[in-house]
Amino acid sequence: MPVIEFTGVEKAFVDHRAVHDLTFGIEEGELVSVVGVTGCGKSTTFNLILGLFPPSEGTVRVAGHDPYAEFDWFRRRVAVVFQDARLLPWRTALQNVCIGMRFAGIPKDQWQDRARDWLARLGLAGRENAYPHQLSGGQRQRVSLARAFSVDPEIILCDESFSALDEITAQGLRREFVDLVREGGKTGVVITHSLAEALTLGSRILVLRPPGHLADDIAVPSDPDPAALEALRARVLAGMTPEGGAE
Ligand SMILES: Nc1ncnc2c1ncn2[C@@H]1O[C@H](COP(=O)(O)OP(=O)(O)OP(=O)(O)O)[C@@H](O)[C@H]1O
Repeated sequence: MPVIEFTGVEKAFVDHRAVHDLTFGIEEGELVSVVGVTGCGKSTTFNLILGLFPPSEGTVRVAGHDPYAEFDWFRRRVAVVFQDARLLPWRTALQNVCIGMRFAGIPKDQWQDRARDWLARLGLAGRENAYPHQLSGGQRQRVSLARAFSVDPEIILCDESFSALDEITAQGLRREFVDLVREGGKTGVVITHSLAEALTLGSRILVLRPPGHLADDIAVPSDPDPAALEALRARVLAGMTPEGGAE
């Protein structure tokens, strides 16, 4: 059974349809990119996975549960990393990581050790007591990743998490993220505007087309040669544009 499953999902806001007849499944342990033009419904899809609101029609299931109706059940199971690190400026790196565990309901006596461990794994040993303004953008995003991984979620959602960083920093962090997801046996779903990121990050690309409809579902081979990569790129772009795609 897929760990994330959308069946005939519709989501309307007042008179605006953000997601339309969206059906897909993501298996446990998959690392999937979600691409599509701005406003095509990517964040709405994420918010449905997070249970922030219910679908207007259809069903959303995460690990067999309804994320909206059983919101509390999900607190520890799904973590999100956003484009900006969203750290509390008056808290240290260590405290910011601990806050995630507090909201996830992890026993307090575990916070410090787990936070130190994850900060170290993300290359921030020795910077535990730094405040966000004392860290670079890349380091702040590392804290944000440590906060997400420290609750040991089953699913990690990334919403443009690497796009505010320079390409070199983003590449390094992306690689580390992929390793951590795979080592931990987690399921990862990553919204990205970068085709290069989508083509190198995971094993599958979901292409959304407005209004929130699945235009294509593309398997990415592990080590595509340049010609295959170019063909994949063209296919993703075709899926994103209204007149093209493999629907
Ligand atoms: N709470 C809301 N109320 C009304 N309309 C909304 C709401 N949230 C999203 N929308 C609309 O739904 C559509 C899809 O928005 P969404 O944020 O999911 O797109 P997106 O693909 O994530 O866009 P971007 O790539 O620019 O972040 C847009 O037209 C947006 O204006």
